[in-house]
Amino acid sequence: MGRRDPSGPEPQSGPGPQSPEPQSPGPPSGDRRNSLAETASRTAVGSEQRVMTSETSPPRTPVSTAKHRSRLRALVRALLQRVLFRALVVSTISPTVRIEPRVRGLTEGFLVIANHTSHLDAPLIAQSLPHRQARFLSTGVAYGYFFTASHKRLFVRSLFNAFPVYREGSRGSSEVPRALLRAGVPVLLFPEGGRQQGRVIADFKVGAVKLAVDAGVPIVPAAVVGGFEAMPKGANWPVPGRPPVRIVFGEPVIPRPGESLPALTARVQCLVEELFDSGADAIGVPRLAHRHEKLAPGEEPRTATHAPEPDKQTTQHHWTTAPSPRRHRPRTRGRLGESTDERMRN
Ligand SMILES: CCCCCCCCCCCCCCCC(=O)OC[C@@H](O)COP(=O)(O)O
Repeated sequence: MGRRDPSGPEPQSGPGPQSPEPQSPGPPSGDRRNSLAETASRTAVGSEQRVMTSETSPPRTPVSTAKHRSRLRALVRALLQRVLFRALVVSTISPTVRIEPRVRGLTEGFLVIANHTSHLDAPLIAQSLPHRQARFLSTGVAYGYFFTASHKRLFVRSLFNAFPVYREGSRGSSEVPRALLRAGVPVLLFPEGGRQQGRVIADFKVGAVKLAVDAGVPIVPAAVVGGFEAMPKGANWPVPGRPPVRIVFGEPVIPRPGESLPALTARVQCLVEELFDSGADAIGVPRLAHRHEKLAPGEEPRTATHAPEPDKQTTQHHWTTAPSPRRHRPRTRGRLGESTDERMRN
């Protein structure tokens, strides 16, 4: 797929987020690419390998992750994304966050996979992750939508460390995220291929999961709940009333022995759906209209109707202290001040 090895030598604008870029083919170290991931990768022959499918053919330029790993850019991005843009976000919506503890322990590359209903999703996910995990987070963004106009391209690159995704299926789509993950850079992808309109989650494409498996990095399932109600496709601004939006990060996932890409993709989708419904319960909005039952033979069926309620080891926080309108703030578990809550720490 690659024109050259994406992990090969390239200009260094800074030492990567966790470790230097490897100078030889393959992942940074053998122990980071776990054998289960290799097994899952090998079982994926013939399966769909696209992340989002292209508006146009990608420009054929050499893969470089240097800008994505730049510490200077990360500093500027943190100011833009977590200070300025966050102020805008919390003035228009009421976000709350739940993060499973092991997410905070991630020190190498990982892949966040989330549902997608709104342009709020990417900024909310980036702003909700702890700074350590969000610092170099790089988001896959639709080329035809955000990369063809220079001002949009500058915007998504500056705020989201974005790389283009070609949704019509291009051989070039996977090269950058694969190189990023192998360099230890966290990546955010929306494997549905576009925003959904309603309380639904479309079938995840396996390409995103394949990237994580190939790179030997964990997958962090995530759900953004309330995004559709707050700012659906077609809207350029959130609806009035600071509607609630909840961002939920689940425990990191790695492939099981012998697990195929479709099976792992289905498992991740089920996890995202469970997170969605648990988040919906938490903020008092409807659950998904329907859920997928795509577990492959031999996979463990779900035993719960939704993800477990937050416990004392789960980190929660509200972004703001300012009260928002009552009509959009039903009383929920885990409010600020309870043992499971805390303010956002950076
Ligand atoms: C508080 C007010 C915030 C106002 C606007 C925020 C705009 C942030 C834009 C960030 C966009 C990042 C998108 C990442 C994923 C992506 O590129 O998904 C594709 C869709 O999106 C567009 O395709 P479609 O849903 O098919 O129309």
